[in-house]
Amino acid sequence: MASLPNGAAAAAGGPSGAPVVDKEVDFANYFCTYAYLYHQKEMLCDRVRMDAYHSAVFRNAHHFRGKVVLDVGTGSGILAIWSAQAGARKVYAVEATNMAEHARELARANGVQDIVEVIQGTVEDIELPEKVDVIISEWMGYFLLRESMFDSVICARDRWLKPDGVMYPSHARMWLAPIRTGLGDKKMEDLDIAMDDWGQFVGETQAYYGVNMNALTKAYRAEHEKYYLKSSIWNNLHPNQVIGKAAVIKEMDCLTATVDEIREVRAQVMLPISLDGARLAALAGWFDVHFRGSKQNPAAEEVMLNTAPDENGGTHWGQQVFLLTPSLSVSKGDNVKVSFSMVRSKENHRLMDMEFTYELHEFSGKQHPAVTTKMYLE
Ligand SMILES: C[S@@+](CC[C@H](N)C(=O)[O-])C[C@H]1O[C@@H](n2cnc3c(N)ncnc32)[C@H](O)[C@@H]1O
Repeated sequence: MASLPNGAAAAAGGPSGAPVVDKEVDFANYFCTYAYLYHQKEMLCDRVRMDAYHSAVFRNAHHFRGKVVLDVGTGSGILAIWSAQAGARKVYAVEATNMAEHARELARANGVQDIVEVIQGTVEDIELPEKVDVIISEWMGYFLLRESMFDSVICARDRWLKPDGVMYPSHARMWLAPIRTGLGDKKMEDLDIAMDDWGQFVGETQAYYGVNMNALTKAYRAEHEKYYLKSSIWNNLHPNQVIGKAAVIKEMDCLTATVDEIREVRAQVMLPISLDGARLAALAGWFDVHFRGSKQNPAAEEVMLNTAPDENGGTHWGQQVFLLTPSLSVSKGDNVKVSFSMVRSKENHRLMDMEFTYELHEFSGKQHPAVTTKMYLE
């Protein structure tokens, strides 16, 4: 899962408050990039991702041998082909975009065309002739839930998974951690440059064309503050940028999770600081997913796909950096209390609006006033 173009895809007004998604707009904004091989290749080149799914399937081949598998969003077909190679009797590989044709070709070229049946369509709309033993999918977006593709996996599970079926991955968690970073200073500089440029534009427009554009300066600044300071920043952080203990803000069992449960995520955590004389400049968010099988049908070997900061490199998901303005001077023993909420953007249900309230509790007992800031995951 990778970049997602921004754009309107949802309008308010569906049952239970859920927005009605305009399928054509959603296709134009979301699915279209997945039809390109360059985009699939980005995911296929992510070694952490690939190794995790490969190990999960082949070290747990007993889940696949002789079984029926549904691959939700097969893309190039990689997970479907692995499922077949691990011994599946039948794999339904569902893909919304024309990438389905490439997946079909790849299955044929790898000699599994009699097992892998590629079906082009959205998993919400397609029909299968039978229930399945395993659902495999790589549905995770930035900070786990961006793209809202897990909704489609839940739909597939509720329609097609046998009662004793297994989900790949089976569990997921979202993490939040206090970090130090110079990214905020860089973004501040970029904002200043943009505003200087605007100032020059205002002057020139007045001088040459006799219209004073200054009435729009506030709106221009707000637009740019949102872009530079309030939009989360993709980054592969070094672990030494994490200056305290990370906390889990959401845990999901993929076998039982519901769309209602992920439409809105709320958490309150205390983040203990472990470094003296540090500047808490941002919070970082990431996720991990686990392949544990199910209670009735456990994995022979559990596998984890982790997107936490890693000194040996990272994943294409990286971490999301949420700048804190103002930043805070912190020391070992301090605690930062964070209240977090994340809801889907009203304009596009695949993007997220967030609110952070952070409050420094010094080791000495001194408590600083809470600061609330909105952030956007776009
Ligand atoms: C992150 S990619 C993963 C591709 C491939 N499974 C892999 O692991 O390399 C997700 C894929 O799911 C497809 N997809 C997303 N939502 C879907 C839906 N509701 N029905 C069918 N395909 C979907 C996208 O077009 C995209 O190709």
